[in-house]
Amino acid sequence: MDAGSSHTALYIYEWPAEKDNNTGRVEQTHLCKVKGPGISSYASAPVKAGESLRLCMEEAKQWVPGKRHHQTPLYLGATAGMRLLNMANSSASDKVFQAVEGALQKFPFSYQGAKIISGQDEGAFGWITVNYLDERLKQGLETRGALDLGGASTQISFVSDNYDGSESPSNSVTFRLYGNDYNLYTHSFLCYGKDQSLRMMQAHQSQAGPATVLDPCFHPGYTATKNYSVLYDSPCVSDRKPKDAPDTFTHIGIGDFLQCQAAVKSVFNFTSCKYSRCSFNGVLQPLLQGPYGAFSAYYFVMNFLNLTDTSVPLEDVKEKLKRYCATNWDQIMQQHPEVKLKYLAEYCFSGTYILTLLTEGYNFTSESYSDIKFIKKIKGSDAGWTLGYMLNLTNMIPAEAPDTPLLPHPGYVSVVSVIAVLLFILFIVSLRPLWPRCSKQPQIV
Ligand SMILES: O=c1[nH]cnc2c1ncn2[C@@H]1O[C@H](COP(=O)(O)OP(=O)(O)O)[C@@H](O)[C@H]1O
Ligand SMILES: [Ca+2]
Repeated sequence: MDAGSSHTALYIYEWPAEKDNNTGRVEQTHLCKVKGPGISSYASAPVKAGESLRLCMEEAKQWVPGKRHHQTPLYLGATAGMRLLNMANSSASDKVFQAVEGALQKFPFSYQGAKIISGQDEGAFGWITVNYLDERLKQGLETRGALDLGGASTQISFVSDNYDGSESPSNSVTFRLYGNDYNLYTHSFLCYGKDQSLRMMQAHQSQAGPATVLDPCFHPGYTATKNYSVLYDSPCVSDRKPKDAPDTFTHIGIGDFLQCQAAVKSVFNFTSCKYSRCSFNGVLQPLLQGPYGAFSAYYFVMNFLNLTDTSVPLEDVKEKLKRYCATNWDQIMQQHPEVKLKYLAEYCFSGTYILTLLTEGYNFTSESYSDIKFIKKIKGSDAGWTLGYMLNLTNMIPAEAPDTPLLPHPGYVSVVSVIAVLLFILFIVSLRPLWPRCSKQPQIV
């Protein structure tokens, strides 16, 4: 289970158990989205966090064959929402885990625990998932970098030649998989998921605590009354809370892409870098290299905006987004009556955030932008950290390359059968001296 900051999802994976680990491919057979918000939102009513998972767990009982329930390991990993709750209020986060644990243990699966996974693991396992599903690991091919955008944190992971990891060991993960060594660069930016970065931007815009906030990242005609205490209720912004602010402010959209870009840029710090090169906030980042897969909110947002085609020049992408942001809010709502208003109101911001993060933050250029592929699934399985996490915990990826059989399985069976038949014939022939002699001997006259 992926307990994200905005929601929890249960993934069911299946693989042929009888076959050797190395030949059976793992596939996602089912996804259940838990109703309601992420578990970190239940800090003041932890029992409800456990209850919220029940329906999906019942569904899992239907999907996994009854005789396999007890053998099926169940893991829950929580990401940045719980990292933030744990920072703000560790006893509340413990209570949420107790409730989740209590709920999950009531089911007949082999419960293996619920925990917060580190940002490094989140990045590294996302990278493993993408490259496992592409079959790049087994074949020792060039790997694909992984870009994951969540609500509360975002991850970048890739292999870069000339990167040895010694400059910043916390950004380095090494693996030996199928006989190949990988030295992976990975970083997770806490607070730089799209929901928390929106808060940081709005906190920046409203530092003096005004009664109205004019927001270039929201459509013209958009107005809403928002609460200062809700906006600042997160460790990502809590230290910036204005002292004499009123309780609420009126949030007014003006839909100006260029100003929005400038406002988004204000959440990144480019001033200092003690390494050979940095992305932002003084974090090491080696030279970008190879193709990338961008998933999770990268995909949701760019897919909604019809901007997943990265062969379109970056300047044209920005031009399209500029027009979208300038579109009146009424018109946007009319065009997309089926989309949740919260998502709909934020796509202009989210698209701008994604382009700014990729180009200003990670240093993708007009050329290297086309190395990015926005993806949701690979061969039927969702791109995300869960598959890699599960493969690791169940030791599904061997460190060494499997002994390659000289013949594929059917060929092997045929050869063994032919040899068996020949041996049998040889055996019969060897018994010939014992065969009964013919009674009628030719007469010698
Ligand atoms: O259909 C969608 N449209 C836009 N955004 C979406 C959609 N579905 C999920 N998201 C967003 O994707 C992000 C998923 O983040 P997640 O809950 O995994 O947080 P985390 O990885 O930071 O813990 C959230 O910002 C959520 O709002
Ligand atoms: Ca996530």
